[in-house]
Parts: sequence; structure tokens; C-alpha cells
Amino acid sequence: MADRHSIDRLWETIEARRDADPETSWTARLLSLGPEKCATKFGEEAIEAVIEAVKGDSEALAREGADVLYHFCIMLAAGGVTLDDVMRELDRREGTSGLVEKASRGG
Ligand SMILES: N=c1c2ncn([C@@H]3O[C@H](COP(=O)(O)OP(=O)(O)OP(=O)(O)O)[C@@H](O)[C@H]3O)c2ncn1[C@@H]1O[C@H](COP(=O)(O)O)[C@@H](O)[C@H]1O
Repeated sequence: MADRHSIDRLWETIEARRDADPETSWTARLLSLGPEKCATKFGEEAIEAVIEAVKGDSEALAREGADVLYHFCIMLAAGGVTLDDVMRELDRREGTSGLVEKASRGG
């Protein structure tokens, strides 16, 4: 099983690559393109994962899922949002059913 904290290490790597040479780092190259391009790239990767999910190819979905998580972190980093910000929001929601939350909004 993957280390629970591998996404934390990935985030640290992304932050460390922020000012790296775009010729030698894909991360630095993506971030140098700006928030819009990074968000577009995330959307493309998400669609590739959707395609594998619909096809029912679980190995391909796991690979595309990794691409999605990496490019999600890139989009956050480009937009000035940290992984901790997202985790704090998840923590805040922990224990509240989506059904209860939706009902509280009249849904
Ligand atoms: N997790 C990743 C990771 N996941 C995906 N990718 C790259 O994201 C790129 C996606 O580009 P493309 O859209 O061209 O590829 P594609 O999705 O296959 O699309 P098509 O070829 O079908 O068009 C590929 O080059 C992948 O290698 C990643 N690049 C880097 N990382 C992590 O980031 C670290 C730092 O990488 P560098 O910044 O490159 O040093 C690495 O050590 C990894 O831990």
C-alpha cells in the first residue's frame, strides 16, 4: 500500500521546484505558464481519468488518477492555495454526511 503521506512529499517537491529551470523540471515548466494553463491542464487530466473510469480499465484509472492528483496540486500551487488549505477544509467537513449538508442548504 502507498505511504499515506506520499501526497505531502509530492507537495513539498512541487514547492521546491517552483523556481527550478523549466528546461529540466516539468513542474517548473507548468507553473511558469500561469494559473489558467495549469487549470486547463488539470481539466484535461481529469477528463482522461473520466474516460478510463467509463471504460472500466482500473489499472489505467489508477495511472490517470495519479496524473490528476499531481496536476491538482500544480493547479493549487499556481493559484496560491496550499494542500494544507484543502486538507483543513476536508477536516472541517469530517463527520458531516453530504446528505445532511445538502439538506441544510434546502437541497
Ligand atoms: N507526479 C508527477 C507527475 N505525474 C505526471 N507528470 C508528468 O505530466 C506530464 C503530462 O504531460 P502530457 O500531457 O504531455 O502527457 P499525457 O497526459 O500522457 O498526455 P498525452 O501524451 O496523451 O498528450 C508528463 O510529462 C508526466 O511525466 C508528472 N511529473 C512529475 N511528477 C512528480 O514531480 C516530481 C518533480 O518533477 P519535475 O518537476 O519534472 O522535476 C517528480 O519527481 C514526480 O514526483
